[in-house]
This record gives sequence, structure tokens and C-alpha cells, in this order.
Amino acid sequence: MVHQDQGQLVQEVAAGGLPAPPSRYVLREEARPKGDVIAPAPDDDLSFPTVDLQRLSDPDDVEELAKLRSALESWGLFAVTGHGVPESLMDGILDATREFFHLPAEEKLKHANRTEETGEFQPEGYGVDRVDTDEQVLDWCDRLYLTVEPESERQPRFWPPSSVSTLLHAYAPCSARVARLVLRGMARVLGFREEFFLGRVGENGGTYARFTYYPPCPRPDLVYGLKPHTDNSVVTVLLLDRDVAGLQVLLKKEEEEEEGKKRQRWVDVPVLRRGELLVVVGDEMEIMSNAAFRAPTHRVVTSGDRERMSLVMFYQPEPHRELKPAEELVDETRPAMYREIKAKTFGDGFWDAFALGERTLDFLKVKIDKQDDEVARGA
Ligand SMILES: O=C(O)CCC(=O)C(=O)O
Ligand SMILES: [Fe+2]
Repeated sequence: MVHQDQGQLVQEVAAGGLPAPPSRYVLREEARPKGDVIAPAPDDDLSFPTVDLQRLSDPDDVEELAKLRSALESWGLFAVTGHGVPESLMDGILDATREFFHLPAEEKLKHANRTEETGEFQPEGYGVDRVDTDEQVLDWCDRLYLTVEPESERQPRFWPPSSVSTLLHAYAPCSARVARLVLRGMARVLGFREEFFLGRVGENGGTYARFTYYPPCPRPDLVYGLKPHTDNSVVTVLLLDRDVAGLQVLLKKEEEEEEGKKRQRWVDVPVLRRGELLVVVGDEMEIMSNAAFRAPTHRVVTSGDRERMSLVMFYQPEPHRELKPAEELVDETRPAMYREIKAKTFGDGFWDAFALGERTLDFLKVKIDKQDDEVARGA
């Protein structure tokens, strides 16, 4: 059965000019984005990390490698400079994204993420994320989701006949290079040869683009633009809105015990400086690295009067690969923290987990319980 709200575009709800969002989008009191956000000061130890990829490519630049290490250990995400992506291309693609989302709904719906026969959700195409139940609190965003690589798997019917598609085609190799440079750097952080992670991802890994449009919301305090999640990727490369912030990350270091309860502390990711991209560590890397690198939980909050956009590129391993902690990172003192799982099974599980607001790692029970592990090792 297709849920009746699967076809409800948020942009159209927003255009209705209601004084408050409909209840489908309203978070339960305890989940609302409240005053739990801290904006980092420029020189405290929360300062937002930036890595220069050109410097990182120099094997003698230990300083830049140390910056990458520190970014991975603290935020799990960081801005990148020196990546070689032309600023004009970055600007062009964001402008084209805005133009696409401003097209009349019937134009966009020619690329709808619903099957023609039954109207059922499928990941690719334009629309809202998957709606399974009445209980699910929906995110305040619409999106266009496309398979980009392998190129042979692109599905032209989902690619709009607009500059969004032409520019995405031009941007894809630039963004892929960013992902590769970061993966090489991450291998070096652990003292491995550069191709360590790239070899495990494979040459025909999947790349998926997600263009997200967050309309202004009359009550940003009541909704999420995008609910808290970790990414279904090895790494993710993001091109963020030039003017409007909204992305927030949960800093593990900042979690405190308060009156016996874990208090969560969210930190704003600032609007990036011109020409910067953002890189986020994803779940597949957390598994492969045996948690040497952790995927940060992040979310998006909306603005009361401004629309916001992002283009996110997810890099995933070849689907037939077995995802598991690299043997080099497993020993007596640090046993495997995740079970082996096929990359495709993990990727498919993401959609089920995301609709439920759960982490794929938890939903698919990929994390090894300490107790189970001790039993398995005969401890
Ligand atoms: O829009 C953003 O800033 C982030 C989006 C995001 O986290 C995602 O698409 O996975
Ligand atoms: Fe994300």
C-alpha cells in the first residue's frame, strides 16, 4: 500500500502560507531543535576544521595530514579548500538547483520518485523521502536523487532536461576527485598506503547525487529540514547553500551526563567560505575503519523566511563487496566492532532505517555487541 502522503510535496505545503506546519511535520516535544545548539567560537577547540586538499596531496606535508586527523577525530566532517573544483561550476550548479526547484510541479513530476504503475516510492527521482506510516514525522524538504556512477547505470528519465543535469555531469568527476583525495589522506592518517580504502571501495563504486530543497518554514522550531542521521556512504561531498546555514552536527565529545541523562549538544556548521566544499565521513567508512573514523550524526534545521539548497554526493563501495573492518585494524586489543555485510544489503537497509529515523548500523544490527563478541571469542 502506498501511503497517501507519499505524493505531498513540501514546497506546495509551504506555498500554502499556513501559520504553522501541518501535524505530519511537527516533531514530538522532546525531539524539537531547541536551545541545545552551540556556535563555535573561532579559536576554541571547537573551531570548525578546514583541510587543504592540495597540501594534503603532498606526502611531506605532515602538518596538513595532522589537520585531517584532528578533523576526523573531532567533528567527523570538515571544509575542504584546494580541491580544484571551479567556483563558477559550484555557483552554476546551485543556481541551476534553485531554477529546477522553482519549476512548476508538473515539470518536476515528470521525474517523480514514484513508480508509474502504483505510485510507490523508489529512491531515484524527484519528490519527498519515503513515507511508510502515519506515525512517521516527515522532514521539511523535497529532493531530487540520482544515480551518477557507474555512468552506465544512470536512468535518463530521472534527469531533468535542464542545466542541473548538464552541470551535474560536469561536476561529477570533480567531486569524485575530492572523494579520492580524502580517501587517500584517510589511509595515510592510519599509516597505510594511499590506495588502502580506494581498493576496498573498488573502481565501480556507486555515486549518488541528492539535491535537497528546504522551503522556508513558518515555525522552524517545530520541524527538521532533515532528521538526524549518518550518511550511507564511505565519504560524502557536499556543496552547501552559499547564504543560508542549517546543517548541525552532534559532537560526541560534547555529550555530557547531566542528571543521569545524556545531554546532546548540537553544533552549527557555518555557511562555508566561498569556494569551499564540505566532506562528511559515512557509515561504510566507520565499518571499514573499525571505528577509527566515526560517521557523525547530523541534521538540518530550517529557516523561517529563506529557502535553502544543497547538493550532496554519496560515495559507496561496489555493491558486491563485503563490508567489514579491515583486518589490519583488528587485533586482540581492538576486536572487530562490526559484522560482515554485503555493501548492497547495507545500502538497501539504509532506506528502511532512514524512514524509521534509525541508524542503518543499528537497524541491521551490524554493530557487534561486546557481550556477543566475548562469547564468540570464547572469553
Ligand atoms: O543539506 C544539508 O546541509 C545536508 C544534507 C544531508 O545531510 C544529506 O543529504 O545527507
Ligand atoms: Fe547527511
